Amino acid sequence: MINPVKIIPETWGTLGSAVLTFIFFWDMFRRYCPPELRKYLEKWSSKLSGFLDPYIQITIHEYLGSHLRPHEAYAVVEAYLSVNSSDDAKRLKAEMKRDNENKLILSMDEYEKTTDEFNGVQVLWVSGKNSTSQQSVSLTYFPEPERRFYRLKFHKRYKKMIIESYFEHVIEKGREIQARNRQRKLYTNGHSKSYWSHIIFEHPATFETLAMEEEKKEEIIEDLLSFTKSKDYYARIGKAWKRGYLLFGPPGTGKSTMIAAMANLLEYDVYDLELTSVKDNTELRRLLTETTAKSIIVIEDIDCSLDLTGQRNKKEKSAETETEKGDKKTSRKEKEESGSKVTLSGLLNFIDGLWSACAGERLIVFTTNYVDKLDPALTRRVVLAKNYLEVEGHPLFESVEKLIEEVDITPADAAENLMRKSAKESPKQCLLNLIRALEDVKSKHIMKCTEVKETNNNDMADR
Ligand SMILES: Nc1ncnc2c1ncn2[C@@H]1O[C@H](COP(=O)(O)OP(=O)(O)OP(=O)(O)O)[C@@H](O)[C@H]1O
Ligand SMILES: [Mg+2]
Repeated sequence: MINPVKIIPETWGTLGSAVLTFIFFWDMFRRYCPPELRKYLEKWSSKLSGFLDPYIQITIHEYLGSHLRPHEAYAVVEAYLSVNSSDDAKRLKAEMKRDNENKLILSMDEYEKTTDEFNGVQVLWVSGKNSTSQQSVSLTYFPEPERRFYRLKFHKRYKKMIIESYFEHVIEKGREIQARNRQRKLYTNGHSKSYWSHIIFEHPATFETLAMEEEKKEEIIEDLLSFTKSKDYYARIGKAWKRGYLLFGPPGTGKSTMIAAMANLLEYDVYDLELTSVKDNTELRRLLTETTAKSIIVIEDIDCSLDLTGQRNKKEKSAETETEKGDKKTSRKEKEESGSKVTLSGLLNFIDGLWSACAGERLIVFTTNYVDKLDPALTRRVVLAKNYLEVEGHPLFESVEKLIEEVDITPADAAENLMRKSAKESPKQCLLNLIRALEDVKSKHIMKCTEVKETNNNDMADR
């Protein structure tokens, strides 16, 4: 049996002086040894400490670099831990976020720690702050803010999993929590403004309070929810993550109320795009690119805002001829953009092209009182093909028209299938996509009819 070593007072003294001597010589060595040797030794000492301490630490700072640029990752982690740490950590702090003045958000206080579990692996989160250096001489009277940080500690065995999967999970959940905590906004470009201004969006409408056919309501809710969950699906098929709706009906039938209910259901911001305030195509492009992800872009009364009859092109053409006569130097681009308003095909092309470049999900909702007025542009699907694909006549139009007679497909769904996934995709390919979608709807409809028939037959037989 090994006898435990007794540390008697004399041993303490010897040990103490040995440690001091070691520190002294180590310090001397660090100061005066050649840099190459020092680098070499430091490399080995860090390898040794890595061997002795199998834990990895990753720090997420509140600010990036020496600039006081807030680090987005810090805010995301803070949001994630505000939900995932509250049961564990004892000291929490409550803050009122600027974009949500009605709610206190809880997060871990400084120097608090909490554990989290992911795929059966435990990790430790620690919060801390770097106090500002006392010695630093400031030429201004503005004290440097304290730099807070979160530090994640985990066993090196899980490094790959943590970096590849856990961070993704933290960011996704953190963003969801941020979205829930933030107050939603209603943006508008009305009153001839060339920029978005916003107010807090607080509309009481929900799908529960909306009076409409229960079945239709369920269908819309399901469609919206499945849209929000289909990020991977849209990425896989190479389409921008977006969805279009056309709401039509007489005044006061709840179109605007439904948009509010949609925004409340999905917790999205709303951009009320007033097309009559948009000066030209360039401004439209800018306004659309400024919209954020998780938003609904609303274009109300589309029949009043746009010339949907196709006359616009003719008008533009004659204007162009006039201009050409007057001033041959005017470039084509200038002429194109000199149009004071936008055409439907221009708008749809913008949306298609721009959204492919904009990350995140967006819904676009058009409303109108007179669906008949939209006939040439939105409800006759082949015209949609003209708008989207810039083709006038195509051998496939006949098949499309025949299928459309047989099945019930919304213009928005037709448009969705007609949109080019990339500039390389040919009109033929897009039309084939639409035909495939129509055939899908048709076979589903046939299956449903057969099921109903069978149920009826069974009922009859029972009787
Ligand atoms: N289906 C509905 N369910 C619940 N409330 C409704 C419905 N339709 C209308 N309302 C109520 O009627 C009012 C007007 O509705 P809303 O503004 O949504 O109509 P709208 O279709 O957008 O009309 P407009 O074409 O004039 O813009 C709202 O206050 C709303 O609460
Ligand atoms: Mg309305």
